[in-house]
Amino acid sequence: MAKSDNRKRGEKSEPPRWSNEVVGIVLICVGLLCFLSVISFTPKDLNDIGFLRDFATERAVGEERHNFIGGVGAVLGFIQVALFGAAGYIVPVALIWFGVVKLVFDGRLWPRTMVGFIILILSGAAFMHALRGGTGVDWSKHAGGLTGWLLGNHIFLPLLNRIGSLLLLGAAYLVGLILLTGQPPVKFIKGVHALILEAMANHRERKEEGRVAAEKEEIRNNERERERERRRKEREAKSAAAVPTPEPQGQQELPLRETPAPQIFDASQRKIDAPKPGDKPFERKQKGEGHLSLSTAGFEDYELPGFDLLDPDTGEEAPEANRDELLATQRTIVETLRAFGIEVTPGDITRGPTITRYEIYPSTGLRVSRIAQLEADIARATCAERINILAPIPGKDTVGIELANSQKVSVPLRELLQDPEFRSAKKKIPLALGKDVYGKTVIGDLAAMPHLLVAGATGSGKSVCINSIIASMLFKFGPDELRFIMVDPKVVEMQMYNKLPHLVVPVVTDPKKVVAALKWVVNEMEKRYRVFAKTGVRNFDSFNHRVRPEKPEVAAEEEEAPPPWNADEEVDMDAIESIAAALESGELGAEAEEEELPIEEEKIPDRYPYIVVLIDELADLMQTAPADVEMCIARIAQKARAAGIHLIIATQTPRADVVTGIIKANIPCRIAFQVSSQLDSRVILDTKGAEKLVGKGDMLYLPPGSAKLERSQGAFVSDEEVERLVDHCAAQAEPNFESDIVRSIDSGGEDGDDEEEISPADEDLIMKCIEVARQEQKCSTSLLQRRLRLGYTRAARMVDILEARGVVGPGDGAKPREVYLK
Ligand SMILES: Nc1ncnc2c1ncn2[C@@H]1O[C@H](COP(=O)(O)OP(=O)(O)OP(=O)(O)O)[C@@H](O)[C@H]1O
Repeated sequence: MAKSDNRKRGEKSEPPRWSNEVVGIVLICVGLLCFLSVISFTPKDLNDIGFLRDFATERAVGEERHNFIGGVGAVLGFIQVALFGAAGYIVPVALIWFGVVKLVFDGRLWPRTMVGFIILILSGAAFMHALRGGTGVDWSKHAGGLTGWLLGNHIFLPLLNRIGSLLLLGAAYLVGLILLTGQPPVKFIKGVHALILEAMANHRERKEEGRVAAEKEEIRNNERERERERRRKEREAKSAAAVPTPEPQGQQELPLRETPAPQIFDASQRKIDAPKPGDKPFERKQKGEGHLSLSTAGFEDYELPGFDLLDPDTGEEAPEANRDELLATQRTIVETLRAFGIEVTPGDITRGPTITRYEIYPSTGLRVSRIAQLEADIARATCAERINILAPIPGKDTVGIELANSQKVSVPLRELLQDPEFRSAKKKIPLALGKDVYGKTVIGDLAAMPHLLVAGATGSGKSVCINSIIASMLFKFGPDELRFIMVDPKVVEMQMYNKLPHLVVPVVTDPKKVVAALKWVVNEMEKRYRVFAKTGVRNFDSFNHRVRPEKPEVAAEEEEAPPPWNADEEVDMDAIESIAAALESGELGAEAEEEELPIEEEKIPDRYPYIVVLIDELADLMQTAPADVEMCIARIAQKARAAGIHLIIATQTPRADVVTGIIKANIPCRIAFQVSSQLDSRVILDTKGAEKLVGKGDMLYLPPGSAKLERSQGAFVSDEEVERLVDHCAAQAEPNFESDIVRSIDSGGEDGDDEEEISPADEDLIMKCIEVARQEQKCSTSLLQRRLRLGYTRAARMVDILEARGVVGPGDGAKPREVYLK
């Protein structure tokens, strides 16, 4: 019923799938029969077929029938050849193609295909006739058959002659081919060509893989053979040692050892004895010691702190390493790697305070990166909390697998301070940083660094590290030898240091005042350089150790001189006053270029103390005044080393907008504590690794002038120890804050007038000046006068503003100023 309804509406129902398949199979089968018939057709076979005997050619007596399909094949072949000649091959090929279309594709034979087939076969037959020539029907297999004769002889040749017919029929043949296959012949040929090439390439690749696998197998076999041989010789050597046998004559053959026998080191144990009561890491230089007497005069009785201020060793030894446990973990590592087809030989095991390093020797020809790729699998097999793979360990031929210890051992600051390296005179400002995995103390030298960046996530051990660094300095230097400027926008971290006599100004907590403090440091640096130039010395050390000219009258003055730091500052009072005034008016350092600085009038101090600027939490400052802070830090970092000024910057926000490229480029020495991502690690160290640290003092230290990261456990100093230390220092001297500097910094913090005074017209001019400075890469009042046709006063003011904004450097006599903007 439904069927008849459909027909009524003229809708064609889809042929069922099975009918397509049946038709497809039948067509392919008939096509194959026709194909075999035509390819094996010979007129000789027609001798057996009565009604076609006229077309037969002679056959030798007893000659077998040729056609693959027998008599029927002979008839089928004859029909195709007689009708279409050489184009008769097209019939079976087209039938097979139609069958495939029915069976595999959508099952419909498009009119286009049928038209293509007809054009193809007719043009093919006529073409062959035109090619062979002749006026009668040529029944041979290589001609055009009856169709070719009809079309060629009666239509094409009379109309177009031979060449015209061949051209037109050839074109028609190609068109028929396109319609039949739906593919342009060139594309079709290209596709077939590409397929053949791909098949050949695959074949070659398979052959190559087979060869490489065979080579690898051979290498593995050789290695196994060598390993067996080594073990056999070791066994022999052992049994020879156990049962004494007469020594053979001549030289004895030693067992071949490719890798040294593995050893276990326990570097977590403390080896240093408790100090004697009253012992100190450093003794104060004797008072009245030659030319240093002036600056030590006020602190003659200042005593450096002793070990007593630090917690005594509780006697609690770190638990001894469990050999069996370590060996079992090593076996697990080796077996896990072996399960993944990586052959390794076990090496040394070193147990450090926080981590244990298992070394392995990779077999010859093994890419070490393959071991690194199995990090997650080794972590799973060893049930490790965190794992780090050093492939290879820098400077060694082994790969290191570092696993966190279940029981961590802290490294007390006292232990590091007792180390001879800390007391060594080679380190000018020794910093007790920690202890590496081999138990070696890590002692830095701030004078060599000369600036340090400490970064890590919150709770990773940064503050403890900063405390140990400060403590290290307090143990060596009195307030006359080293001064601190502490910047603590978080307010809580550094409050305990407010009593320290070493402070130049109270701990700066207001981010707005930090820029003024940093500018003061820049000025102090510039002032020191001018004094060095005047005294003919090159740096801080040679200045403090220079041979003083004998000046009896000065010596007489010294008798009545106030305490040394004050004396120094009194000497600098003019400069400080100018800084204070400059800070108030927002023109810090502006006078330097235009006026020849009155160095003659500036009294040269006997010696300068080191200045260490500590910034705890750079991120807060970078939020307040990023350009100013960045520029000041860059200026200090670039030039301050020789002036005895050093920077230590800490941050818990290791982002690229906090630790900027400029800051990083100027602070090559870094300490990274645990961070949350590889990205953070790259910001601090320019490489990954810090994300694999285990926290609580586990750190990576990048020493100055080295690309080799040192993993170590940071020194631990408790808040109580720091408090005792600060109390000791504070009890001997009052903090002697320089009121002028404090005032100048305070005014710098509230200062914003300079910006208010600048009108929009001025702002345009400033932009032009910046452009000139950027193009010329130098800046001076006369240059701006010339290039922008300004009067002297206006040009000088512009230079001041550019300096205040950190675009150009301070003035240096008649020389043009340096341009920081590249
Ligand atoms: N070197 C160390 N040895 C042993 N334990 C440590 C060490 N450093 C830090 N710790 C432990 O980690 C805790 C956190 O350390 P710390 O306060 O220094 O972290 P932080 O990075 O400064 O964090 P925040 O930025 O929040 O102040 C400490 O209380 C201490 O218990």
